[in-house]
Amino acid sequence: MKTVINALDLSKNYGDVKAVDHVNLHVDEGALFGLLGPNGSGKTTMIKMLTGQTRPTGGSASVLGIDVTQDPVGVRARVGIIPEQETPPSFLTAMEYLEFVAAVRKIPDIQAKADHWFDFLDFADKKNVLCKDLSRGTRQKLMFTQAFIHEPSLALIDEPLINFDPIIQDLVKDYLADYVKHGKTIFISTHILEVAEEICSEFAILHKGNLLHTGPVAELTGRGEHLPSFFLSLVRKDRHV
Ligand SMILES: Nc1ncnc2c1ncn2[C@@H]1O[C@H](COP(=O)(O)OP(=O)(O)OP(=O)(O)O)[C@@H](O)[C@H]1O
Repeated sequence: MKTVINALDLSKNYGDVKAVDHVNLHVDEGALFGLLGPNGSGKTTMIKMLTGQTRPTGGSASVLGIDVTQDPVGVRARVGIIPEQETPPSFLTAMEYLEFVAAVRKIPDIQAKADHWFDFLDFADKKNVLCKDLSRGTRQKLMFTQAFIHEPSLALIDEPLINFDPIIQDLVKDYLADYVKHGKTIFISTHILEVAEEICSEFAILHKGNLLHTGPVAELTGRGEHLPSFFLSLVRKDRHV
């Protein structure tokens, strides 16, 4: 099995804060990998390092075989990314933003592809509306679209379901689960443990920048445990160490 993400002793310090502390993490092709952890545990920092948005202060990581420190632009060109709390540019319409992304990523047939996504996520009536006038959920639909419209072999998403209504959440969950069946890989961070248990094949738990656990979800559920209770007991125990 091909490794698509390989982090070795990966670390990021912000001054005295060890946001990510010597993390070793491997993600195989075809995984739907969930990174879980309490607030401030380092999930967003991990995603930022893996997508070349912030430089590690120690260790190394390769994504799709590309070193994230040596070629961050190359990594970003190859993957789909939805950063945490990111919104599209206020001064472009939804369609203009997708045209902009298509120009940067050299995506052909953008009109037809965009129309497919406008229909799929049910926001065709908003395609000519300025992004500043879109609701938060619709902006997230647009961010989701820009990450997947070129069908990247790897997508990294910070909180994929945030701001979506229950109907779109359901649609997106199914989409993600289906996406990895075709040999592609998804790396998500989430606080919604029930969803992680439902759709992820593998998961890791970060706490205070340290990796407390990594392994297949099926290993846990196979012995009758559930991810939410496993997460809570592990993190609570670690808080008292
Ligand atoms: N740019 C920054 N400058 C200084 N400290 C930062 C910066 N970004 C993150 N941190 C710190 O690094 C630690 C990890 O933050 P990070 O955002 O990665 O956590 P997280 O797990 O994504 O949290 P949440 O679940 O709350 O979004 C926190 O202590 C945070 O305050």
